[in-house]
Amino acid sequence: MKLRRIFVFLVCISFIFYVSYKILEPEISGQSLQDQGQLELGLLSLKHHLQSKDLVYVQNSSQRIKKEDVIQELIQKYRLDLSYSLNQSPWRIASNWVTPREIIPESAPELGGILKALITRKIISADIGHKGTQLKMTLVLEGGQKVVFKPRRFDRTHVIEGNPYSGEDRHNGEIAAFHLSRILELRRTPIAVGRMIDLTEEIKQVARIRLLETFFTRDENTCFYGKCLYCHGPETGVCAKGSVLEGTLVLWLPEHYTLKLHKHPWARTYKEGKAAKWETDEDYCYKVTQMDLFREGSRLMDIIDTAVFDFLIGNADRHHYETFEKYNDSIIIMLDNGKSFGNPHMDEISILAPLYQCCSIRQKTWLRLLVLQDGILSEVLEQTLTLDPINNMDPILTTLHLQALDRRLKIVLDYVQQCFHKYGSNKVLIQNR
Ligand SMILES: Nc1ncnc2c1ncn2[C@@H]1O[C@H](COP(=O)(O)OP(=O)(O)OP(=O)(O)O)[C@@H](O)[C@H]1O
Ligand SMILES: [Mn+2]
Repeated sequence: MKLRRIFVFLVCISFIFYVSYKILEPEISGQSLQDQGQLELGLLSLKHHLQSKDLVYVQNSSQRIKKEDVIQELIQKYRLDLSYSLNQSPWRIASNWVTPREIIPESAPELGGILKALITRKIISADIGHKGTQLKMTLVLEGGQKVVFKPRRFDRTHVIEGNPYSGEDRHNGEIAAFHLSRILELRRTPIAVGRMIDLTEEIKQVARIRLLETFFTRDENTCFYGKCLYCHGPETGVCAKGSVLEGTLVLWLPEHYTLKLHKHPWARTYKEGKAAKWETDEDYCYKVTQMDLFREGSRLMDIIDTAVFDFLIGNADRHHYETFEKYNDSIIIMLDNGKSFGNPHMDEISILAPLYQCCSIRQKTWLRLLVLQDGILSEVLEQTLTLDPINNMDPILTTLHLQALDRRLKIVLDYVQQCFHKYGSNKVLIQNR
């Protein structure tokens, strides 16, 4: 009888402790986040990640981690080995990599070999681009792999003025976006790499008539204007230097993964003077969360990840998004990043609306951003890009664009911090979606 009373007493005490902890938890965790210093927390989370099976981390968690070590560790992780030899078809490896939640796996040493194949394999057919407003070609490489070719339209230093979705595609942006998505550990962007193509030798020989018809010559340079919504003739065409044109190849996703198109809940109206609902409604995010697609599951968190990604690259043009049709838990495929890195002087804050209106972010994404702050992101991305074949002719991102990335990353973290102040970090950081 006495034992039973002690037992009941202990249960009551534990319950009281548990309830008080739950009530105080937002304050406790909010406090510690600020106190620890964000950079250190980020670096620690990286160390934790890198040594997740290693108890050393737990014992040494108070020791300072050097920024330079983190940079080196990350550069090592994302380095590409173009001479990596593959023991099966590069196209099969890449196709087998795709799952409903990622396009390439976390550890992908074969990526270098796949990029090498993209750069060197013979082009066996060339056609006008698939759908869309922008000039591009669809190519098939030896071994039957379909790829998109997005041509170079601007010098790297060209600044796109006007509204945040202006201008033709930036092919270099596709490459930078692909590697950024790796470094952010999102891996939702199709594989992309730069390639110099001789239009006369490699394209005209194998082009379908409807593409060939759009070729012309200007100042002794070979040019073409293709077919697309904004392709109107030679005035909208693109010219090679002589016959060699720089561009980006984007690997086509496996055909059995059919894509489904969705309207983006934070789409712009694209009409001067006409605001979208999300621009005027304070409760917009709440309304989105009441919709079946966003109430539970990964979709809303994927929208927020994508908003962070798009803000970093300066892409304000994600009016629609695509998912893998057969999978309810599909990622939002970060497809079509051509409208990026247009203006390094401008930070288009409205791209972050899903983040600051919902005041939520995946904890995993946030930890990753912490690791990359304080100049680490630009340094790791710059180093990773040096392995792309078109980088040595002209760096894929200018210093101004690299600086813009670090500046924007800080802005994202500031918004998250403001949300912590309002709601407490445990409400803002989402772990299981
Ligand atoms: N790598 C790929 N794998 C599979 N499908 C793709 C790939 N790239 C593009 N597509 C398909 O082709 C469509 C058009 O491509 P993309 O969006 O790059 O062209 P765009 O001219 O920039 O289009 P928009 O003008 O709508 O922005 C995409 O919506 C997608 O359905
Ligand atoms: Mn586009």
